[in-house]
Amino acid sequence: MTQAAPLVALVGNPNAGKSALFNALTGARQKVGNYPGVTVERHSGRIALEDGRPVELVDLPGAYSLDPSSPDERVTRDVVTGRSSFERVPDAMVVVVDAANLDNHLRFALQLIALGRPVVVALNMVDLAERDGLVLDPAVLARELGVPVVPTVAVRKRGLDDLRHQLTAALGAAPPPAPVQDQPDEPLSTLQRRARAIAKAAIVSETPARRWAHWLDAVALHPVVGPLLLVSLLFVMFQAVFTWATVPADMIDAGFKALEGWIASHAPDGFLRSLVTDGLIAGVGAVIVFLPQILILFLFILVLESSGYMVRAAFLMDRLMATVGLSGRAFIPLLSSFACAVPGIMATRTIEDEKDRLTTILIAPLMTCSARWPVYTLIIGAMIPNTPVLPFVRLQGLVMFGLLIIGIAGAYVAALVLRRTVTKGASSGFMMEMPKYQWPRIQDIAIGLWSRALIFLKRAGTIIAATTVVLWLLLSFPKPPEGSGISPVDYSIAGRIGRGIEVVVKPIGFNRDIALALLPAMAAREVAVSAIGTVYAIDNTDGAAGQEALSDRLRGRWSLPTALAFLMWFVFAPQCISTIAVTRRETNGWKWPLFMVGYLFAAAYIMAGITYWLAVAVGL
Ligand SMILES: Nc1nc2c(ncn2[C@@H]2O[C@H](COP(=O)(O)OP(=O)(O)OP(=O)(O)O)[C@@H](O)[C@H]2O)c(=O)[nH]1
Ligand SMILES: [Mg+2]
Repeated sequence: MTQAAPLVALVGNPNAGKSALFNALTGARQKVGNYPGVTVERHSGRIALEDGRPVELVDLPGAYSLDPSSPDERVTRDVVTGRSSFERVPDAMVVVVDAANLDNHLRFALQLIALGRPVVVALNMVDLAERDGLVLDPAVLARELGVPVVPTVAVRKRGLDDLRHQLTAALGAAPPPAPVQDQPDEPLSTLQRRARAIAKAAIVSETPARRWAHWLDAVALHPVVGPLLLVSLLFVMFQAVFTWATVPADMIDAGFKALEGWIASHAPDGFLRSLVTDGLIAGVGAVIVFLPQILILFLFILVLESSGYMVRAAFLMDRLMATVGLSGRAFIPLLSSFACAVPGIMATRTIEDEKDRLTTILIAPLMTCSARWPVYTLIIGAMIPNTPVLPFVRLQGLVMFGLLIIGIAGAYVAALVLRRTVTKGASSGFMMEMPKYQWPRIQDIAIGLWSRALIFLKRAGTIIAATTVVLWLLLSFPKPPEGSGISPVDYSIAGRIGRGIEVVVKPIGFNRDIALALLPAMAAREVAVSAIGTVYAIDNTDGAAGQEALSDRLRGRWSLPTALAFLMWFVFAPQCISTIAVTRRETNGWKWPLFMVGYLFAAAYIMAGITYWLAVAVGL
């Protein structure tokens, strides 16, 4: 019987550098196959030990632990625990860890060492660790782990001879391969604690910057402090949006008023003047006033993103998302949906599991996108008094924050229900690598803000301007007969359509103005604001009120329960043609976009109704 060459497996977390090490060791002598039954590639190759003996090296898929959450991880688990019917039990393992990310990678390494097979640890990427200001002592690591540790730089082929030397020694002492016993499971938290302690003990020197990063992570990722910090950051963001934006917003508003006044005094009264002042300027102006607020919102998002905090926030949310059967991968698309659901839905392509992905797409419109801001701000600014509630906390900001939370809670409930019904399936876990903390670069932030401003202004200049003009036409014609005393809006085509819609939305407390605004708002949510602006500009029968701000007119006409119901409607209603279109494209058909529109409208109707009746009942 010919003795087969010993089998050595390269194991470790994803991105530890296993494949780089495999390539460095085997060169061109590799074979690529497939593990049977799964689409996981099997890379193997021959290498020679120090004494010339050949061994077969196999590059296993990266895994985070011995609890598999994907077919890749299952292959790795089965091979190293001797459960694979296809692969022999490895005679030895080279456990590859990333030196710059040691505490995370040691967790899996500890599990692998506990299996009791001969192990050599490749402390890889020491070049990157040193660049980051971290020097580790391999000897201390070896003592703590109880196995040889070899520093390597796979991409520069450094440490390979040493690795071969240790492997030869490990294989020489190897007992004959035996099926590996299942270990009593050590809880993840204990493993994590041990990994962290060992990683800490191995540090020779660390720059203050790295120590800072570690300290920051200890706070930002703390199970109690972390979520509190996240909520506080979001809260400050909302308060800032309200307080900082008032001055520039007032200036923009004054600019449009001046323009309107100038046209009114220079152009002859008539069709064209009304189109420009009541239609275009009233409508588009009502939306552009929100540019400062949207830019402040994006300023916060960009800073949090480029500082490296966002992925930490995603990590915190991961646990929460797992409770509704979503993977942590869903967090980034959902987070982008706070700016706009369209890029958010496109970003779901990184989610491999189809059911996970579909659920994420279906709940993405519930994240408070920037198009809702003008609507929220207008209604809140007009109807909610800005009384201080706590030091630094005012009622308006609090209500805004509440709406955002309701959207998230709605998405949470929706995901919970969807995952148990239409998108039923097993959920897959996910872990993320933390990027470095860094100071955001001013240029990057400036460019980011500039491009958002352009997108917003372009929307205002195209979709919003067009729907506003169409609405103006529908609102202006036909004209009521002279001296009939009928309001021109009621007499117009739009007024008649509005009455039809009003029948449907009256039970949830909506008035005629809202009914009129809902139809054009299907194109884009913020059109609701310009639509209301246009309605009031045309309906302005007593000329004296012409210069009155939109918010003052709202205060006169809307009851508080109606305003609250309207806000609630906007949390849920799927009023955005672009989102529906991108959902159709990403799900290859009309089934899911129609489902999404249906369930969101139903939710909007029910939630707005409940809000209205509750508000009336408590006497608001
Ligand atoms: N600077 C540096 N880069 C490295 C080193 N080792 C690997 N890399 C790089 O790190 C990245 C990930 O390496 P891979 O070899 O693909 O990692 P892997 O462990 O095979 O990852 P999975 O197959 O996803 O589990 C690649 O871009 C490598 O070029 C190293 O020692 N130093
Ligand atoms: Mg690889």
